Amino acid sequence: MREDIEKVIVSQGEIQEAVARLGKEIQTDYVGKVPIFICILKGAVVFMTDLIRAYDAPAEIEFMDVSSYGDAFESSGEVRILKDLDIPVNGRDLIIVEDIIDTGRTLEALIKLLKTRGASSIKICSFLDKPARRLINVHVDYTGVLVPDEFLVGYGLDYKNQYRNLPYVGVLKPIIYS
Ligand SMILES: O=P(O)(O)OC[C@H]1O[C@H](OP(=O)(O)OP(=O)(O)O)[C@H](O)[C@@H]1O
Ligand code: HPA
Ligand SMILES: [Mg+2]
Repeated sequence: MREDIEKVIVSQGEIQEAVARLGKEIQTDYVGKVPIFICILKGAVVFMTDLIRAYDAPAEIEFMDVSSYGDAFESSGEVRILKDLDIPVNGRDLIIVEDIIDTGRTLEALIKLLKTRGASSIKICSFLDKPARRLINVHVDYTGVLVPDEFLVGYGLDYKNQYRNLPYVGVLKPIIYS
């Protein structure tokens, strides 16, 4: 474990289990369809690459960058679209792939936008869910792991754009950000 990490919240083994379960669950729900997995950059990229390989059926992948946080701990309340989808999604089945749902602001904005583009269905798959921080009640269809109200890093989650490459999810030592 890296010296900046105080404790591990989701281990590599638990990640593998959760991803395998989610892949199978989603696969069962999309038989005969070709869903588009939409990865929300950058946080979801690590989970996305594991999830799409745990989904053993035809699918497409797309990327979007929607940011509400910047380099700080707290949500700014604004959601900016930094990179849009490359293709039209009218009539398509979409699965939004997130690393974590916190306040729910990012997702709320995204769902609103994708609905206006005529998707035939929109579901949410988030690796982590931090319900204690929720400000907006968004329905999460597929959840990996429920996590406590702590600032987490690893498996895609960052502090000042670092730590995304940790293969587990952990809590930073307070000395790092104080
Ligand atoms: O539920 P919310 O309060 O909206 O927070 C969750 C969002 O915040 C983080 O992204 P961030 O905007 O920090 O960008 P990043 O993925 O590039 O780190 C995270 O990856 C989610 O997308
Ligand atoms: O706990 C978190 N860590 C990193 N980024 C985040 N974005 C929302 N919650 C978090
Ligand atoms: Mg972030």
